[in-house]
Amino acid sequence: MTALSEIRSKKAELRRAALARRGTLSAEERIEASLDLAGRIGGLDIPPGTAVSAFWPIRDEIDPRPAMQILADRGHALCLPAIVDGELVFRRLDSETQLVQAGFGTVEPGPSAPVLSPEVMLVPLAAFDRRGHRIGYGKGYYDRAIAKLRRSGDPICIGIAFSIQEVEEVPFEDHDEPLRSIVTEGAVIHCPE
Ligand SMILES: Nc1nc2c(c(=O)[nH]1)N(C=O)[C@@H](CNc1ccc(C(=O)N[C@@H](CCC(=O)O)C(=O)O)cc1)CN2
Ligand SMILES: Nc1ncnc2c1ncn2[C@@H]1O[C@H](COP(=O)(O)OP(=O)(O)OP(=O)(O)O)[C@@H](O)[C@H]1O
Repeated sequence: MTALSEIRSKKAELRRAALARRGTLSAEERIEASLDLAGRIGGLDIPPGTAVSAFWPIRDEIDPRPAMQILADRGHALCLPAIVDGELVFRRLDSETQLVQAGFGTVEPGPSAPVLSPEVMLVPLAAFDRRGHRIGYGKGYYDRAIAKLRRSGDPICIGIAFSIQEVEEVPFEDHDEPLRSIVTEGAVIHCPE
């Protein structure tokens, strides 16, 4: 096996195992955790007035919506990812936004929603480690979107997940975009720069 294919298969195995652990949580545990997560996100020092990207949960992901409500109540503009020509763009989410079905069971704001550049990103993930390295669903959408936003700014990337998704070490590749912090139902983890 080459070094690269070894990293790939290690990531695939960590992804599979973390998603399987996530799948053992009951609906009640997921709701409780999502409310605790919201409390922790509400306690972060998010710069006032910044646009924040979040995500609309699929499968058994942690539900960021209680946290999103807190941020919206504080005046943050919210946006959600939409896939356009194989890339993520972030479209505004407010009470008027029409959500449309997208691939992979996701929904996204339709094309009439304005595009925003998030300054703070709540990033979904399958597995994470304490250094801020993450594994997503393996398509590289977030890594590419974060890399693009970094060319014109310095987005604050906050991974959000259940604590059960933590692993000892995520193998790191050059294209992986590290997180500044990770928030779970149980902790705020500050990652080394
Ligand atoms: N809630 C949520 N929304 C999100 C993400 C996420 O992780 N969570 N994304 C994070 O990136 C983006 C969507 N990511 C995707 C990741 C993989 C595939 C994918 O594997 N598609 C397969 C079909 C798989 C299936 O339907 O089971 C394919 O294209 O062949 C599609 C979208 C944007 N929205
Ligand atoms: N900045 C980038 N430019 C070009 N290709 C990239 C970039 N980032 C990731 N990729 C490609 O995306 C693919 C998936 O990468 P990886 O396995 O790290 O995804 P992931 O972290 O699970 O996904 P995501 O970032 O969507 O959550 C890889 O083949 C990688 O080469």
